[in-house]
Amino acid sequence: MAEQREMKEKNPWHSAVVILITVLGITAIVALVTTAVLQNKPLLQKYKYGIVLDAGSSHTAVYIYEWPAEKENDTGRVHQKHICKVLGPGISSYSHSPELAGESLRTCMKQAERFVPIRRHRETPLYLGATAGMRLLSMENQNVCDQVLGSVEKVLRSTPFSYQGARIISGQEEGAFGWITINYLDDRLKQGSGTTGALDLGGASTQITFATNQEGMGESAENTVTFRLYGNDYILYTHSFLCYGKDQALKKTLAQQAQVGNSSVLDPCFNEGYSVDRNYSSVYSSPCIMAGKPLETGYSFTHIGKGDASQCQQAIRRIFTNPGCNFSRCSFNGVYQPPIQGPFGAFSAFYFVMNFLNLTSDSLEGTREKMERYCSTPWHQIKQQHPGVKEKYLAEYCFSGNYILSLLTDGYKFTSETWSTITFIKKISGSDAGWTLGYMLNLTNMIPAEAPDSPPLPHAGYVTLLLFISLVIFVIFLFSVKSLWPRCTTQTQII
Ligand SMILES: Nc1nc2c(ncn2[C@@H]2O[C@H](COP(=O)(O)OP(=O)(O)O)[C@@H](O)[C@H]2O)c(=O)[nH]1
Repeated sequence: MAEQREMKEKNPWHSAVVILITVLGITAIVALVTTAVLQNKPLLQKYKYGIVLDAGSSHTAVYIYEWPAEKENDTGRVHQKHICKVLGPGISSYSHSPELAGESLRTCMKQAERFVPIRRHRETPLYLGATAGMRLLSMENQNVCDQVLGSVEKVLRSTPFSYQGARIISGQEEGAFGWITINYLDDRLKQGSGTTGALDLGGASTQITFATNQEGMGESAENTVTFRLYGNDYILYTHSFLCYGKDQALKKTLAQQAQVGNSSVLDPCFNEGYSVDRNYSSVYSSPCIMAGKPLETGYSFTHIGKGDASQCQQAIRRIFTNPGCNFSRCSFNGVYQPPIQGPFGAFSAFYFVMNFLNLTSDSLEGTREKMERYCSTPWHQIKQQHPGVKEKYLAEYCFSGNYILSLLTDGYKFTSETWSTITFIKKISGSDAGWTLGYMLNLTNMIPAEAPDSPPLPHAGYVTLLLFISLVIFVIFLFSVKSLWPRCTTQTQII
């Protein structure tokens, strides 16, 4: 103790300076690291919004999307904030009173005004895309189709949002944007990893889309779509089968079993005990059913269920025509299709039906067995087992399940082996699978062709490196001022 006191007395400034420098050094390092950590803390997040109306054949849905204002180019950043299902049928059903098509949208658009903050209303893009129901209406009566679009346009223009147009999208767009949606939500585009094919079943059309190798795609330009996304090139095969959505396929199957004039139709695709009176005109009232359309359809018939899955599939197979294939390979109706490349995500009615029938994780054989069992269950039992389910959907599940089986195997050529590559999905990370998100991402240029620059190090790596270098500098500093360190010696010094 006496020696230490003696030492301080000998060199009083050395130790004070070293302590001061050490404290300052430590404070500087702590400040630097704290700043680096806090710098990355999100500030109060600001969001942007986009609205897309999916005007389908059976109903219209309003999707509201939200994304962080600063980072719209980041993969997977856009998500679905809200969906509003418009009450009533799809807009194509308003051909007798087109002005009501627009009116039907008002309630959901009012809801959208509440979900998007007021200060964002004017800059929020608003799109409407109509699908197969309107494609059919435009084939039937272009004038009425224009009136329906005019009516929805009038209502959408009156909203506070930035209206960008209402149009009928092509089957090719519907397929390709569905593919973009599921791969964007799965975060596969930015990674440039393998992608997932898209299978979409609507009421009036069905789409198949998947990425394929370049070879063979020259065969059919109308089935080819190319994209460059985040620096990766994609060649997609896509086809939309108009009239092969599940509602139109049901009409086709029924029409081909019905003989006008007969007072009843015994239908294997409906459960035994099911019996409903229908008018022939309800079956033939579609441009999808041209062949065999009688001049006089004013008769009614009793639609009686027979409940036989195998016979139902035979009936369904007859709606796929085989006019010959002019390509190296075809799916059905003479349409080119390269070998399927999975995995696949099957959504929309593919999901509704397979989920209801509890068939989302069965093998192909298991699916066939369950369908046999479901279809042979009497109708009164089916109704007892599912009291809360809408009767129209319930009655059609035997047909719909068999149609999906037939479409995927006889149509798209899935086999027992490739069946397991199909996942039946409704949502991915909280957003619905469907064409709308891909459509908005494309129109707002939110997926860049080239990969955006990313920082060379992730933030955690940067902070660690900073801490490490600071410590190294500090230790070097301590050694460099070694000569100033207080020296304690056991020898008594003579001054
Ligand atoms: N079972 C069932 N079917 C549904 C449900 N919602 C819609 N659908 C059916 O799914 C199909 C999808 O229709 P939609 O998207 O309007 O048709 P698109 O215009 O051809 O794309 C139609 O056959 C609808 O009747 C549901 O909740 N359950």
